[in-house]
Amino acid sequence: MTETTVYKGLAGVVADYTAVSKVNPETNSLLYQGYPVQQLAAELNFEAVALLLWNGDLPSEDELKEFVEFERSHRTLEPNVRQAIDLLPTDCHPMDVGRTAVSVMGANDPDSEKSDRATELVKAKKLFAAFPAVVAYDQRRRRGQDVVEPRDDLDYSQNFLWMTFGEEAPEEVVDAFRVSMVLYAEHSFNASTFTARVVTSTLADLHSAVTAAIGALKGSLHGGANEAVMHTFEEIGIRKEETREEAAARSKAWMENALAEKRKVMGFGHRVYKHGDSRVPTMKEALDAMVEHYGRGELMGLYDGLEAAMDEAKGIKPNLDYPAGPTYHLMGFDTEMFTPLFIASRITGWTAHIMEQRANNALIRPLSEYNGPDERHL
Ligand SMILES: CC(=O)SCCNC(=O)CCNC(=O)[C@H](O)C(C)(C)COP(=O)(O)OP(=O)(O)OC[C@H]1O[C@@H](n2cnc3c(N)ncnc32)[C@H](O)[C@@H]1OP(=O)(O)O
Ligand SMILES: O=C([O-])CC(=O)C(=O)O
Repeated sequence: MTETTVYKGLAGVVADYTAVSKVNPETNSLLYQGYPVQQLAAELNFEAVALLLWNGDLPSEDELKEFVEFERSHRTLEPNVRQAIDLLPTDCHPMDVGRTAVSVMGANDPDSEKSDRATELVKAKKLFAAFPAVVAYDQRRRRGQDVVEPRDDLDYSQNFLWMTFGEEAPEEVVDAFRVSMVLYAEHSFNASTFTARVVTSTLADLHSAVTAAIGALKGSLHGGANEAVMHTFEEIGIRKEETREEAAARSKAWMENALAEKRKVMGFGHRVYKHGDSRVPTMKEALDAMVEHYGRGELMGLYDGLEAAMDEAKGIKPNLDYPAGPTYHLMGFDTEMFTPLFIASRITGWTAHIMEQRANNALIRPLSEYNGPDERHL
């Protein structure tokens, strides 16, 4: 009998072609439609990056202007989306809120069952425009604060922070937020994107695919890691009065202990990158800017200590969630809101993949190797 090869976790399996992005662990690079993500993060606003991911090319000035107008006029939540959120407990996980909101938006969409590219692009743009309001609304209701309506004189990132915190964010903060959105937008066949493609492959609608992708993103081995990073910092203890060196010594000791106990420490490691995540240096720069802005050097002590101890013990490097977690913390988001921020960004990549899958579809249905009991009878 020939032995079947089982690719546990589909590790190393190439499941399809994609033109949306290229993750290259050899050169430690990430290209969105051919463009290095670092260049995009340095030069472009998130609105332009979204158009690049969807359309395959950078937008012209007119295309960008038209989309910016569309985005600014679709930022408000439909009444029954707000009502659905209001029905959910304030102590449920915010990812449950995001998942429910997208599901209601799908049910509201009169074109829900239409899947031609032009209609799906409009659905993607509407989700992109409205999802920040879900995060902002949920963050504020958890704090017992009134809703802050969007402002159409602000760009995507400025308005996101405005709706969440009710004040205009300083330029440095807006910029760090924009960079995080660009970096989180797309990463080939990660678990949530693959989930979206599996759902699309059955010919189900775009909102079903995005709702399922949100479910896949929630777990701490994937998007949930940015929240988990902050829980690690909280477990070690954030002490504002500490020096960076003192904090680093404490977190190093914590990591040595965690690894001795064979704990998995979220924010480290990656299925594809084995020598460091291509996005980390750019996100770390944004984090450094926030640390300087808020004068919170001791937080970087915790950061440095964990990173050094993990590297020394296992040679495992941080992934994007590691610098993103403390960045969102410094901006003032509650820890549980971090992964919904990832949704807001990844809606772009997911929907680009949904349209790509739709354009050249084959039902995704792998095989399994049976290892249950031999045939038996009642
Ligand atoms: C944006 C993103 O979604 S990036 C990913 C975010 N996820 C996390 O940060 C979760 C923590 N990291 C992990 O669990 C893993 O590194 C994964 C799931 C991301 C990728 O892992 P895989 O390719 O499946 O490798 P796997 O989990 O088998 O790890 C290989 C080895 O490295 C170890 N390892 C990997 N990551 C970690 C970690 N974060 N902490 C401790 N050990 C780790 C494993 O224990 C394993 O060791 P062993 O061979 O001695 O058993
Ligand atoms: O690619 C992955 O497996 C996870 C990841 O980094 C992402 O989705 O951004």
